[in-house]
Amino acid sequence: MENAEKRMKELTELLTYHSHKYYVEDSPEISDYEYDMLLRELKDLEGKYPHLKDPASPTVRVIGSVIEGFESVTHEVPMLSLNDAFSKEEILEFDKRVREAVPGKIEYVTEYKIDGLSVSLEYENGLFVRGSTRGDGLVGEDVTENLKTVNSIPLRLKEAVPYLEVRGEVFMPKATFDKLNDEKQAKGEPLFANPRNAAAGSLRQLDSSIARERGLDIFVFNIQREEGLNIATHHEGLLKLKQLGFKTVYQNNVSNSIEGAFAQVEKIGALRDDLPFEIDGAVIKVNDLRTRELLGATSKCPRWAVAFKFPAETKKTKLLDIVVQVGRTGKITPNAVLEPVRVAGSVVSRTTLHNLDFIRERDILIGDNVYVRKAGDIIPEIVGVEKKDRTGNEIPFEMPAVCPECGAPVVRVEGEAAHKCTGDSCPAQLLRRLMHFASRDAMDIEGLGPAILEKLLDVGHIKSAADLYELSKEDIAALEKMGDKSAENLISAIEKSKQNDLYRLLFALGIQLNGLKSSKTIAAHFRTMENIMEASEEELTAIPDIGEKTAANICDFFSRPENKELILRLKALGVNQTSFAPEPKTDSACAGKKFVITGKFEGFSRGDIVQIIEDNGGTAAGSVSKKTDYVIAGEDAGSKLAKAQELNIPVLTIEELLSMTK
Ligand SMILES: NC(=O)c1ccc[n+]([C@@H]2O[C@H](COP(=O)([O-])OP(=O)(O)OC[C@H]3O[C@@H](n4cnc5c(N)ncnc54)[C@H](O)[C@@H]3O)[C@@H](O)[C@H]2O)c1
Ligand SMILES: [Zn+2]
Repeated sequence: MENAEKRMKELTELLTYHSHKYYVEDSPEISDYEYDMLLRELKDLEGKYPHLKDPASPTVRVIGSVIEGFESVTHEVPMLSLNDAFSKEEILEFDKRVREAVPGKIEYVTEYKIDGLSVSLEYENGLFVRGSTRGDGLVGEDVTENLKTVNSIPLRLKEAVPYLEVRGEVFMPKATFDKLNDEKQAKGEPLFANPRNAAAGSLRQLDSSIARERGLDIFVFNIQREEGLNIATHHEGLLKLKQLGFKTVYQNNVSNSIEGAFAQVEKIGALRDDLPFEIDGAVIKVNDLRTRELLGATSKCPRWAVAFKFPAETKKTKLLDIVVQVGRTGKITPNAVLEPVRVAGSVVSRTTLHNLDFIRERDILIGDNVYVRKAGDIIPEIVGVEKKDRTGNEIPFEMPAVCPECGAPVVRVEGEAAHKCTGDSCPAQLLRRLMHFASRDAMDIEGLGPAILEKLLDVGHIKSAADLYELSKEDIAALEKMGDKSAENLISAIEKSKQNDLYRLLFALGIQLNGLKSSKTIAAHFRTMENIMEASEEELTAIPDIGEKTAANICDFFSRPENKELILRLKALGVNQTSFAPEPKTDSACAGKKFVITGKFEGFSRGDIVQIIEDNGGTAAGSVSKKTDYVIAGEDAGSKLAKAQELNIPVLTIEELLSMTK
């Protein structure tokens, strides 16, 4: 039970985190299926331990949010979510619940469950007056202006109905989505995970001209409130909406039994791939509106509808070829060229195969039929081979003996799975090195994406990172598709990067194993590039968290004349080579000492104490060893304290630590 409580807390936290990613940032990290399974687990636990249920649990509340910048709209009729089902049994249970509550004849309507985002549209005397997002179901965002850019939303109805509020799903058609992501890719911008996120991201733009460009569409699926229509069934309502000028989710089916409704669900499932828009399931709804009223709703979902959700997709396709790509550090990565196939929202035609071992272990041959899935709905991967389909014409992949880009020999790095190009001036390596150099965590040169770098390399303007700082506005403006304004912006972004902290430059050099974190630590410690270049392996490994391999790579990098020259040129061109991090104090009694923290401290978090130690030139480690100089012990100190006593290491209180810093 203690475990159940812990797991419930954990699930609530996880669900809250992923909801934020999904609804607020429009960039999910896990698949919807995975999300639904977590929610399901929480629901089950709440069923078993009702007294542990949080009144604001994600299972009872429609989750969503309102972002700043839009007016909020209170929904007179709450915009609820739907109960979901993942099997036929669950659909039958839904039917049983309905029949128990309302005896007599029940009719069902089955519809596509459009994978977009829910909006409400309000009309007064036939005129579109307001449109809003669902938000948390009770309060949403006023996105009227953006909705006006959706061509299939009528601004004036065919009849001047006194009052009408309808609900629909705004979505981005598959083809529009593919085009948008292609454009984003060409510009080197991050891609949308799927059409739903693209639609949500587009509709929630404060600048409605962006929404206009995005080619959004809508299916209307419900009448929320009306005056003057006099409608008895859902089916009738959809027909009326169609007459009034709406694009509806109407599929012209009414079933007398749940079996009939489920047959429609299966029909929709079979159509799924061929539809020009994404659906994530099918919705079964009670047709009669009076019956709906009798059934009512929970705080989260109506009792008169259920959504059958389709499982995460795995698709079979043909592996046409395996081609290799040369990375920034010369690493040669085999990539699968696939017969294009649509998986979980986007067309996949390439996936990485990582290295030769990966291919051999899975026994993947060129010409095989393979199964493709998207990890977390985002990154495509090959999950298996259909060996039954083999014809005998499949061929094994071999690593090329020489680099396809520069012709230098390819070698397998000892002790690693990777193959590498040995050519120092390999153009493929150069492009990727420069992409890394300009990237956000490195020199952060906005606008210097792969497309422009490639052009600059093509015309021979740049051969190294230093050349970037000698480009003129004219050089850039002369490139194909570059205007004066963008050239100017790029030049000022390059200029701005000269003022970066030293750690960015160190990271931008792309020394293997030297990540962002170690770059920060090394830069803060050595203060100038000159010092780093002169540092020995011993001096580098003496810094906490810098491993031997990283240190060796750094020394090796700076021992090469071409790299020394690059640094000197960058310096001459005005690129900053000093650290802006606060200087560690060396006159404090903490300087150079190793500390271990254990227990709880009133008024100080662990992070606070680490900061105090580091600001005073000491370091904090996780476990007690002979090398530890002091252990700082608070309340409830455990095994670390015992270990310190065993090793005769001085134990300090927080007050004693503070007095050492004076
Ligand atoms: N991947 C993640 O990290 C993550 C995080 C949070 C939520 N999610 C996903 O979001 C969804 C939960 O959101 P939800 O509460 O909106 O539930 P839902 O998407 O499962 O179902 C309700 C929605 O379906 C829509 N819908 C589409 N066609 C419809 C039709 N014909 N009739 C009625 N409604 C129709 C409505 O807009 C309604 O809001 C789940 O699919 C979940 O997996 C994913
Ligand atoms: Zn090469």
